[in-house]
Amino acid sequence: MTENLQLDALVDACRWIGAKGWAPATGGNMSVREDAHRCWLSESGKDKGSLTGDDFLQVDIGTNQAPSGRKPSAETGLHTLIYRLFPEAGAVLHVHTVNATVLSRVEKSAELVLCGYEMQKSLRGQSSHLDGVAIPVFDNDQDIDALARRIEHYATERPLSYGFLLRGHGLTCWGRDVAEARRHLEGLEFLFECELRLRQLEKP
Ligand SMILES: CSC[C@@H](O)[C@@H](O)C(=O)COP(=O)(O)O
Ligand SMILES: [Zn+2]
Repeated sequence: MTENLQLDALVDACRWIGAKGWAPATGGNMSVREDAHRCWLSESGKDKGSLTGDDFLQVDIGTNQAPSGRKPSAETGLHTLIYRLFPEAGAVLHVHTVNATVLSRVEKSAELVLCGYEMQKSLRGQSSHLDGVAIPVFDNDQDIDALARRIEHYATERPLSYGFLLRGHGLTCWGRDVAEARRHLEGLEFLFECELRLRQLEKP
């Protein structure tokens, strides 16, 4: 494997995600972009909290194929979609946090709107708690190609920034590099926990 500092940063991020309990069992998957045509994606079925560089497979962004013949993530098609839609995206993190899993079921509409939180400013380009940040919530699907098509369609009609929720499943988020993807993950996770607690307290 060629030297890839972002892959080293991604391995660190996976350990951090594992320590947080955000990728229980074999849940979650993570990737970094290599260039316009290739990315490095976690191998399917592994414990994502204890990955090494050897557990990442080179994947063609256009075809989802891994030249190694090993099996990349079951959700490869969502990572490659993000790299195709957003040329500036350099890293993608998918986690199964309790807050993302529960809140995505509590929120019945197609978007979760976060508003009133200072921590919205952890998201690139956000400068005020007074703005609304819409995070789409897509119904989960075992057919990843069909799910990717729904997400792609959404992106033609609405701005898609930072990440999306998969209902009852988890969060997929991204950034220009691993550091930014980590910040978006930590920020969104904090905001989801606040929103969930607020909804519980405000329940009539
Ligand atoms: C308990 S793992 C559930 C999987 O189907 C999936 O959602 C996931 O996040 C991990 O799949 P993987 O193929 O290991 O990348
Ligand atoms: Zn998943």
